[in-house]
Amino acid sequence: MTAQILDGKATAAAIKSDLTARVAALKEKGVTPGLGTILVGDDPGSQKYVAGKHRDCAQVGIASIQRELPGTATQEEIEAVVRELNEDPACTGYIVQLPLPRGIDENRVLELMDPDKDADGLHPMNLGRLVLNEPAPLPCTPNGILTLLRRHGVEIKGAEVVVVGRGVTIGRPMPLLLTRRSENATVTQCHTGTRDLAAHLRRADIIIAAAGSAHLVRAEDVKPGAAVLDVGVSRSAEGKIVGDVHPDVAEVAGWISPNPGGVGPMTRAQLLVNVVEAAERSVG
Ligand SMILES: Nc1nc2c(c(=O)[nH]1)N[C@@H](CN(C=O)c1ccc(C(=O)N[C@@H](CCC(=O)O)C(=O)O)cc1)CN2
Repeated sequence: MTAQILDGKATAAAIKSDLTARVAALKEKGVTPGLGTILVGDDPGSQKYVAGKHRDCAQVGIASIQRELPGTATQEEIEAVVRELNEDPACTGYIVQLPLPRGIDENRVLELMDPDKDADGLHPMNLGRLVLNEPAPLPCTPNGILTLLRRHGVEIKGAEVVVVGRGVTIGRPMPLLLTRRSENATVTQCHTGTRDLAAHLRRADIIIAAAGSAHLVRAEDVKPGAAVLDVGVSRSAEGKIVGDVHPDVAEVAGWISPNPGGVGPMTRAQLLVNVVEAAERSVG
């Protein structure tokens, strides 16, 4: 069997096309959504992701506000920029690009953000709202994954889903989204402490691999017909992306997300959705 492609690039393009019209409607009402980004340090991956976010903004008509600090920036210097964007009326939503350099207290920075301007859904208040099933901006990668599955007609309701990884941007929030009544999936979360990962993977209808461990998911551990989402990013010696999913999995799976071209573009599209939805809420 050759798996069907969960095409993140095309799906993100369709979402952006819809957002372009919504941004134009907002501008007619006198509201210009503005996305701010705070990038600290010179990690080439983070620089690329942030540049992509601003390219997307330009495509749909969202204004861009970019703040960059050197890798030597102190906690206080980063927090000063957070306070500045909290106060800036042109910035209707913003993100702090993660990870922050070693030695910076990431949680303290996130907590300082105005939760109403949190475009990533990673402020503790918004994660709490998600736990309590209250309206909140949803974390971009998990929500992007759900949108990708839905738009390709993959059944989520009742599915056995295995999430591999427990990081703050994907692994932690992903089960919260999947177990809402609207999704009704059954979730197993695996991590470095999981004793027999293969045994869990073999039972899964949907695998979400977000461990950052190259080729962790192998063809022999995937149930025929399963949907497999590759979120992991490791780099080869030549700097090319190597995902968490071995290429042979495409021979067994029913659906597979390419990497690049799968979940990454959906993360960026979902960020724009959060910015536009917040601006729409502000005009009622
Ligand atoms: N504040 C946040 N930080 C981070 C998040 C996040 O959601 N919020 N997620 C990741 C990185 N990320 C978003 O910031 C991200 C990752 C990947 C892509 C993307 O478009 N990838 C392309 C490939 C790009 C390449 O060639 O390197 C793809 O998959 O096709 C966008 C955003 C960690 N930090």
